[in-house]
Amino acid sequence: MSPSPAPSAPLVLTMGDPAGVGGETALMAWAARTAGQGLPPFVMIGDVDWLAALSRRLGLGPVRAVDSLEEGPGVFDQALPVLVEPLAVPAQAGKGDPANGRAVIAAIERAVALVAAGRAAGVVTLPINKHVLKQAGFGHPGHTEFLGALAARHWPDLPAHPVMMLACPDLKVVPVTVHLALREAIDTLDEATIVACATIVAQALTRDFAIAAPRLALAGLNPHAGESGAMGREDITIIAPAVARLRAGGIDARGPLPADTLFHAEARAGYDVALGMYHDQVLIPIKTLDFHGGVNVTLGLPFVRTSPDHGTAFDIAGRGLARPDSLIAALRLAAGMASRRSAS
Ligand SMILES: NC(=O)C1=CN([C@@H]2O[C@H](COP(=O)(O)OP(=O)(O)OC[C@H]3O[C@@H](n4cnc5c(N)ncnc54)[C@H](O)[C@@H]3O)[C@@H](O)[C@H]2O)C=CC1
Ligand SMILES: NCC(=O)COP(=O)(O)O
Repeated sequence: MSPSPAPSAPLVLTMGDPAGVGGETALMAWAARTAGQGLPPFVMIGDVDWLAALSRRLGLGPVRAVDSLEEGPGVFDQALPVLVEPLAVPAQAGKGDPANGRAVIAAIERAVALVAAGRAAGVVTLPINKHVLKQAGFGHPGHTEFLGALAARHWPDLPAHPVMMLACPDLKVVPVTVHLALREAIDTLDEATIVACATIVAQALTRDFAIAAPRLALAGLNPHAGESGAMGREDITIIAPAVARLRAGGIDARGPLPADTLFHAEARAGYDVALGMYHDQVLIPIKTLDFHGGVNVTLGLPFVRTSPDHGTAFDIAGRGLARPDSLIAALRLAAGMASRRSAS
């Protein structure tokens, strides 16, 4: 096990794709730290020259290089503290460059090493561009899977089963399969995968969200949850047995429920989290309901990780148009989860 972070340990924020909106949202979030946002101190890992130039151009606040994470909280009042991870080539807003992939990945690796050493309270990641990183040779489809691999590296004795959850004040959702082509997601789906995912979700809602007996709603895979087998049999052969196993294990799970009627207000009142069988089944409802308030949280890791729910937004990057709300919510949630864990 790694040491518990000191109560004063800052959050560490990874740079994400420097061609995306991550940098400007970080600067805006830092600027909002005194505006009643109750933001915890955070230290960014990134290229200080890139951030300083971006900040000057958009009229945002100062940035300052720090030599260690521990210097960060002392600097945070005056400037955005930055642990330097140099870019290979200058970042061009809106134009991702695989040449910077190594630095983007290194920032994530360093953040996890800091949290594993007990020096950071949690990891908050800015968006990466999956296509650009794939071109750079990155072997993982997204953070979620990469963080699972890094957890296994730093905590070899602990099981790491990363589970993606997106949360906003009115809804929490989990895709059982994550970054897979739809055809592959359906082929991959089985009872054991659903049970393992839902068990982690139930434990995490109790540990991190103070929900003593979480109510899980599991969406069916097919239209109308298969309409008793008339529109596909996976709901009968895979999802219903998984729900039965979860219930036998003491988890308050229901389903398979038709996905099309799972997200209106009255339906949402009946559960604490909705599990969908594939990415878009549950990410579309939450991003439609609250794009700017949504936070991506990875459950099932031995450390806290959150992220804004949005991506690199190359179409608006570098113009000061991006809203920092989701990042601010991610920073707040990470700090809350970290202090709850250190108190328990
Ligand atoms: N955690 C992560 O690293 C994530 C990375 N991505 C990646 O980002 C890339 C682009 O993904 P897209 O599907 O285009 O989604 P996106 O979230 O980047 O953009 C979708 C739309 O929302 C707008 N938008 C996004 N963030 C905004 C903000 N903070 N304020 C105002 N408007 C905002 C964009 O301008 C665009 O019109 C992809 O490579 C994707 O894989 C997507 C989601 C999360
Ligand atoms: N659509 C959410 C998303 O792609 C985020 O993925 P990750 O990089 O946090 O694994």
